[in-house]
Amino acid sequence: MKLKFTKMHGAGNDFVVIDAINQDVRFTPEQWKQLADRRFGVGADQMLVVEKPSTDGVDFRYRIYNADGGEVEQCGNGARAFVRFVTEKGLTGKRAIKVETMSGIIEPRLEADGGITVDMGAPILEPERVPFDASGLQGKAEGTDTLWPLDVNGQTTWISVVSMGNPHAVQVVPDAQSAAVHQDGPAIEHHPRFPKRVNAGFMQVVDRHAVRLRVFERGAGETLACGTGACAAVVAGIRRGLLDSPVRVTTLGGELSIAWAGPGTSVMMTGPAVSVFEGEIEI
Ligand SMILES: N[C@H](CCC[C@H](N)C(=O)O)C(=O)O
Repeated sequence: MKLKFTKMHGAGNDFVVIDAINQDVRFTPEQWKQLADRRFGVGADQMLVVEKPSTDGVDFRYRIYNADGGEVEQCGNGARAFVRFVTEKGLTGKRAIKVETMSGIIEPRLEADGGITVDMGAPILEPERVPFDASGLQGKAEGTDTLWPLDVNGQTTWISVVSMGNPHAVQVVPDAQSAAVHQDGPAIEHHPRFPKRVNAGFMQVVDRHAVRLRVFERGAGETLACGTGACAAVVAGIRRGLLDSPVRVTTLGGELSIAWAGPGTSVMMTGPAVSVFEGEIEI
């Protein structure tokens, strides 16, 4: 089929965005992987697929596929690109949009100044729901968080575990730029204590309201930014007593602003979303 798409990014985390309301989109994991391929396809970290909702009172459903072809629960930068897409395409006249994802309903909002804020819902903090297998491990309390000792390439790495609908393992590093993202990221992503694999965050605390963050993403490798990763890192930093809301998150691809008022409340994320080009591809 000839597939129409829009290439977009949120702070450098790049996407192929597809209107599946006006196109019949049913691809295999291999086809999603081909679309994401930066040589044989369009190239992207994730594919975002906009559909009619299956729930009353919701405006859209949107599905997320990683570059490895697997469908996943949530994408923070993708939620902002989704809002930019549906408003630019005239698929809605609303500025506050309720969208259904595999992990629940989120509420992105197009601000008057063109920025986009997303209510990402409340973080999931129980290890078994991340999911993370903590059996046999002796965690250590820091603030209201529990750090877990993970054996990563023969070294013990102390991590926080948080779910934003998708799983995150966050560690604090002295310097994000020199962090062992490419050596340790894959070992953490595929660690057996994460039955659904995991996104691995490397956070440098700059001050109580600013961090630098790199993320080795599940199913995509290191991306220039990870929205849910920024949310998870800020939640972990606040719980560890290292950060105060709001927090400016500087990523390789741009800045995100994350606010969180504590357990049971939503994480609010604000950041950019840019359309780069329109295209068609035979797939
Ligand atoms: N790699 C993630 C999905 C994309 C998340 C990221 N691009 C974001 O902006 O949140 C996962 O497998 O859970």
